[in-house]
Amino acid sequence: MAAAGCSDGNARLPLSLDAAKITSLPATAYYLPNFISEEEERMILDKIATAPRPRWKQLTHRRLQTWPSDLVQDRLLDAPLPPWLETPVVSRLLSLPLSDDHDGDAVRHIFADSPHQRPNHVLINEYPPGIGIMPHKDGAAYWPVVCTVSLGASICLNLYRNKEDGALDPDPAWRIIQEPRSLLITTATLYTDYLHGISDIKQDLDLSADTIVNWPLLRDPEAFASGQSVRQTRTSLTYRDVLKVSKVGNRLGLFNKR
Ligand SMILES: O=C(O)CCC(=O)C(=O)O
Ligand SMILES: [Fe+2]
Repeated sequence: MAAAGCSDGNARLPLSLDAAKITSLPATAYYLPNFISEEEERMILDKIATAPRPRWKQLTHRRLQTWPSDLVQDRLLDAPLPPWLETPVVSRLLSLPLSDDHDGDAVRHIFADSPHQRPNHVLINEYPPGIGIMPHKDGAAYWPVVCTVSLGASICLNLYRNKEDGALDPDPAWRIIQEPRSLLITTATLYTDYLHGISDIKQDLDLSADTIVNWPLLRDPEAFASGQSVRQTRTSLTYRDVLKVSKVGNRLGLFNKR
Protein backbone atom coordinates (compact mmCIF):
# COMPACT_ATOMS: atom_id res chain seq x y z
CA MET A 1 0.00 0.00 0.00
CA ALA A 2 1.41 3.40 -0.98
CA ALA A 3 -0.45 5.21 1.78
CA ALA A 4 1.24 5.78 5.15
CA GLY A 5 -0.73 5.24 8.34
CA CYS A 6 -3.91 4.73 6.41
CA SER A 7 -6.19 1.79 7.06
CA ASP A 8 -9.27 2.73 5.14
CA GLY A 9 -10.61 2.35 1.60
CA ASN A 10 -11.00 5.80 0.10
CA ALA A 11 -8.77 7.81 2.42
CA ARG A 12 -5.45 8.29 0.63
CA LEU A 13 -2.40 9.72 2.28
CA PRO A 14 0.91 10.66 0.72
CA LEU A 15 4.07 9.05 2.12
CA SER A 16 5.04 12.40 3.62
CA LEU A 17 3.81 15.99 3.78
CA ASP A 18 6.46 17.04 1.24
CA ALA A 19 4.27 15.98 -1.64
CA ALA A 20 1.33 17.98 -0.24
CA LYS A 21 3.08 21.33 0.01
CA ILE A 22 1.32 24.38 -1.42
CA THR A 23 4.40 25.76 -3.07
CA SER A 24 3.20 29.27 -4.01
CA LEU A 25 2.55 30.46 -0.44
CA PRO A 26 5.04 32.55 1.57
CA ALA A 27 5.17 30.05 4.44
CA THR A 28 4.65 26.37 4.86
CA ALA A 29 1.18 25.04 4.13
CA TYR A 30 -0.04 21.63 3.06
CA TYR A 31 -3.21 20.43 1.37
CA LEU A 32 -4.22 16.76 1.47
CA PRO A 33 -7.40 15.74 -0.34
CA ASN A 34 -8.94 12.43 0.83
CA PHE A 35 -7.42 12.78 4.30
CA ILE A 36 -10.42 10.91 5.66
CA SER A 37 -12.80 8.49 3.96
CA GLU A 38 -16.48 9.08 3.23
CA GLU A 39 -17.38 6.65 6.00
CA GLU A 40 -15.19 8.52 8.48
CA GLU A 41 -16.71 11.81 7.36
CA ARG A 42 -20.21 10.42 7.98
CA MET A 43 -19.20 9.11 11.40
CA ILE A 44 -17.79 12.47 12.50
CA LEU A 45 -20.74 14.47 11.14
CA ASP A 46 -23.08 12.09 12.99
CA LYS A 47 -21.17 12.59 16.27
CA ILE A 48 -21.34 16.35 15.81
CA ALA A 49 -25.09 16.22 15.06
CA THR A 50 -25.87 14.02 18.05
CA ALA A 51 -23.72 15.94 20.57
CA PRO A 52 -25.80 17.22 23.49
CA ARG A 53 -27.50 20.55 22.60
CA PRO A 54 -25.56 22.64 25.14
CA ARG A 55 -22.40 21.68 23.26
CA TRP A 56 -23.37 24.18 20.55
CA LYS A 57 -22.50 27.81 20.95
CA GLN A 58 -24.81 29.83 18.70
CA LEU A 59 -23.28 32.94 17.15
CA THR A 60 -25.35 35.36 15.07
CA HIS A 61 -25.09 33.33 11.87
CA ARG A 62 -22.85 30.42 12.67
CA ARG A 63 -22.64 27.84 15.41
CA LEU A 64 -19.67 26.05 16.90
CA GLN A 65 -18.56 23.40 19.36
CA THR A 66 -15.30 23.37 21.30
CA TRP A 67 -13.69 20.14 22.46
CA PRO A 68 -12.78 19.22 25.13
CA SER A 69 -13.94 22.69 26.33
CA ASP A 70 -13.68 26.46 25.86
CA LEU A 71 -10.42 28.15 26.72
CA VAL A 72 -10.42 30.36 29.81
CA GLN A 73 -7.93 33.23 29.53
CA ASP A 74 -6.16 31.33 26.74
CA ARG A 75 -5.85 28.28 28.98
CA LEU A 76 -7.20 24.75 28.48
CA LEU A 77 -8.43 22.63 31.36
CA ASP A 78 -6.64 19.34 30.87
CA ALA A 79 -8.98 16.72 29.40
CA PRO A 80 -8.73 14.22 26.57
CA LEU A 81 -10.41 14.73 23.22
CA PRO A 82 -13.33 12.35 22.66
CA PRO A 83 -12.30 9.18 20.77
CA TRP A 84 -14.16 10.23 17.60
CA LEU A 85 -11.99 13.36 17.34
CA GLU A 86 -8.80 11.39 18.08
CA THR A 87 -9.27 8.58 15.58
CA PRO A 88 -8.79 8.78 12.70
CA VAL A 89 -7.63 12.43 12.52
CA VAL A 90 -5.04 12.83 15.30
CA SER A 91 -3.58 9.38 14.86
CA ARG A 92 -3.18 10.05 11.15
CA LEU A 93 -1.66 13.52 11.68
CA LEU A 94 0.94 12.07 14.04
CA SER A 95 1.82 9.24 11.66
CA LEU A 96 2.51 11.54 8.70
CA PRO A 97 6.21 12.38 8.38
CA LEU A 98 7.19 15.91 7.35
CA SER A 99 9.52 14.56 4.71
CA ASP A 100 10.37 11.32 2.97
CA ASP A 101 13.86 11.07 4.38
CA HIS A 102 13.17 10.09 7.98
CA ASP A 103 15.02 7.34 9.81
CA GLY A 104 12.98 4.24 10.12
CA ASP A 105 10.34 4.65 12.83
CA ALA A 106 11.50 8.08 14.07
CA VAL A 107 8.67 10.02 12.41
CA ARG A 108 8.99 13.81 12.67
CA HIS A 109 5.41 14.92 12.32
CA ILE A 110 3.76 18.33 12.07
CA PHE A 111 3.38 18.68 15.89
CA ALA A 112 6.89 17.38 16.71
CA ASP A 113 8.02 20.79 18.04
CA SER A 114 4.78 21.89 19.72
CA PRO A 115 4.55 21.89 23.57
CA HIS A 116 2.40 18.76 23.84
CA GLN A 117 3.54 17.21 20.57
CA ARG A 118 -0.08 16.76 19.56
CA PRO A 119 -3.25 18.77 19.13
CA ASN A 120 -5.23 19.03 22.37
CA HIS A 121 -8.10 21.19 21.19
CA VAL A 122 -10.68 21.07 18.39
CA LEU A 123 -12.99 23.84 17.26
CA ILE A 124 -15.94 22.73 15.15
CA ASN A 125 -17.46 25.44 12.95
CA GLU A 126 -20.59 24.99 10.86
CA TYR A 127 -21.08 27.29 7.88
CA PRO A 128 -24.46 27.32 6.13
CA PRO A 129 -24.43 28.72 2.56
CA GLY A 130 -23.90 32.49 2.62
CA ILE A 131 -22.07 32.42 5.95
CA GLY A 132 -18.33 32.80 6.45
CA ILE A 133 -15.90 34.08 9.04
CA MET A 134 -14.38 37.58 9.14
CA PRO A 135 -10.67 37.95 8.39
CA HIS A 136 -8.81 37.31 11.64
CA LYS A 137 -5.69 35.88 13.24
CA ASP A 138 -5.95 32.97 15.66
CA GLY A 139 -3.98 34.70 18.42
CA ALA A 140 -1.47 33.76 21.10
CA ALA A 141 -3.24 30.83 22.76
CA TYR A 142 -2.06 28.23 20.25
CA TRP A 143 1.11 26.81 18.79
CA PRO A 144 1.28 28.21 15.24
CA VAL A 145 0.18 25.06 13.45
CA VAL A 146 -3.46 24.81 12.36
CA CYS A 147 -4.87 21.57 10.97
CA THR A 148 -8.30 21.96 9.41
CA VAL A 149 -10.39 19.00 8.26
CA SER A 150 -13.34 19.96 6.05
CA LEU A 151 -16.59 18.02 6.04
CA GLY A 152 -19.76 18.05 3.97
CA ALA A 153 -18.95 20.52 1.19
CA SER A 154 -16.26 22.64 -0.45
CA ILE A 155 -15.46 26.18 0.59
CA CYS A 156 -12.89 28.80 -0.37
CA LEU A 157 -10.58 30.10 2.38
CA ASN A 158 -9.02 33.52 1.81
CA LEU A 159 -5.65 34.66 3.12
CA TYR A 160 -5.22 38.39 3.64
CA ARG A 161 -2.34 40.69 4.45
CA ASN A 162 -2.14 44.13 5.96
CA LYS A 163 -1.18 47.03 3.74
CA GLU A 164 1.82 49.22 4.55
CA ASP A 165 -0.37 51.57 6.59
CA GLY A 166 -1.45 48.56 8.69
CA ALA A 167 -5.02 48.46 7.32
CA LEU A 168 -6.36 45.17 6.02
CA ASP A 169 -6.07 44.78 2.26
CA PRO A 170 -9.66 43.71 1.45
CA ASP A 171 -8.56 41.70 -1.58
CA PRO A 172 -7.30 38.27 -0.57
CA ALA A 173 -3.63 37.72 -1.31
CA TRP A 174 -4.21 33.98 -1.80
CA ARG A 175 -7.22 31.67 -2.03
CA ILE A 176 -7.40 28.00 -1.08
CA ILE A 177 -10.20 25.57 -1.96
CA GLN A 178 -10.99 23.12 0.82
CA GLU A 179 -12.79 20.06 -0.52
CA PRO A 180 -14.82 17.76 1.73
CA ARG A 181 -12.61 15.22 3.58
CA SER A 182 -9.49 17.31 2.93
CA LEU A 183 -6.87 18.43 5.43
CA LEU A 184 -5.31 21.91 5.24
CA ILE A 185 -2.30 22.68 7.43
CA THR A 186 -1.08 26.26 7.83
CA THR A 187 1.98 27.27 9.86
CA ALA A 188 4.50 29.94 10.75
CA THR A 189 3.97 33.42 9.24
CA LEU A 190 0.69 32.30 7.70
CA TYR A 191 -0.37 32.03 11.35
CA THR A 192 1.42 35.06 12.78
CA ASP A 193 1.49 37.65 9.98
CA TYR A 194 -1.44 36.94 7.69
CA LEU A 195 -5.18 36.86 8.32
CA HIS A 196 -7.65 34.26 7.12
CA GLY A 197 -11.35 34.39 6.48
CA ILE A 198 -14.27 33.00 4.50
CA SER A 199 -16.59 35.27 2.51
CA ASP A 200 -20.29 35.53 3.35
CA ILE A 201 -21.40 34.34 -0.07
CA LYS A 202 -23.61 31.56 -1.45
CA GLN A 203 -21.28 30.72 -4.30
CA ASP A 204 -17.49 30.79 -4.57
CA LEU A 205 -16.49 32.49 -7.82
CA ASP A 206 -13.50 33.03 -10.08
CA LEU A 207 -12.01 29.63 -9.28
CA SER A 208 -9.18 28.59 -11.57
CA ALA A 209 -5.59 27.38 -11.67
CA ASP A 210 -4.57 31.06 -11.72
CA THR A 211 -6.56 32.14 -8.66
CA ILE A 212 -6.43 29.09 -6.36
CA VAL A 213 -3.04 28.26 -4.87
CA ASN A 214 -3.78 24.58 -4.18
CA TRP A 215 -5.33 23.91 -7.61
CA PRO A 216 -2.66 21.31 -8.55
CA LEU A 217 -3.38 19.40 -5.33
CA LEU A 218 -7.19 19.26 -5.60
CA ARG A 219 -8.90 15.87 -5.55
CA ASP A 220 -11.32 16.89 -8.29
CA PRO A 221 -10.39 20.14 -10.08
CA GLU A 222 -12.95 19.24 -12.78
CA ALA A 223 -15.68 19.97 -10.24
CA PHE A 224 -14.58 23.62 -10.31
CA ALA A 225 -13.99 23.86 -14.06
CA SER A 226 -16.92 26.30 -14.45
CA GLY A 227 -15.09 28.64 -12.07
CA GLN A 228 -18.00 28.51 -9.66
CA SER A 229 -18.94 26.38 -6.70
CA VAL A 230 -22.35 26.62 -5.06
CA ARG A 231 -21.98 26.47 -1.30
CA GLN A 232 -23.64 23.83 0.82
CA THR A 233 -23.30 23.47 4.56
CA ARG A 234 -19.64 22.95 5.33
CA THR A 235 -18.34 21.93 8.74
CA SER A 236 -14.71 22.31 9.76
CA LEU A 237 -12.64 20.70 12.49
CA THR A 238 -9.75 22.93 13.53
CA TYR A 239 -7.08 21.00 15.44
CA ARG A 240 -4.52 22.98 17.46
CA ASP A 241 -2.16 22.65 20.42
CA VAL A 242 -3.16 25.07 23.20
CA LEU A 243 0.07 26.26 24.81
CA LYS A 244 -1.15 26.57 28.41
CA VAL A 245 -2.87 23.62 30.04
CA SER A 246 -4.15 23.48 33.62
CA LYS A 247 -4.41 20.25 35.52
CA VAL A 248 -7.80 19.46 37.04
CA GLY A 249 -7.99 19.42 40.85
CA ASN A 250 -6.35 22.72 41.60
CA ARG A 251 -8.15 24.67 44.29
CA LEU A 252 -8.75 28.41 44.63
CA GLY A 253 -8.34 28.86 40.90
CA LEU A 254 -4.59 28.37 41.14
CA PHE A 255 -3.20 26.74 38.07
CA ASN A 256 -0.28 24.45 37.56
CA LYS A 257 1.70 25.39 34.52
CA ARG A 258 3.10 22.79 32.29
O1 LIG B 1 -13.45 26.93 9.18
C1 LIG B 1 -12.30 27.23 8.85
O2 LIG B 1 -11.72 26.67 7.92
C2 LIG B 1 -11.59 28.34 9.57
C3 LIG B 1 -11.92 28.39 11.01
C4 LIG B 1 -11.12 29.43 11.72
O3 LIG B 1 -10.50 30.26 11.15
C5 LIG B 1 -11.04 29.40 13.18
O4 LIG B 1 -11.77 28.63 13.79
O5 LIG B 1 -10.24 30.16 13.74
FE1 LIG C 1 -9.05 31.14 12.44
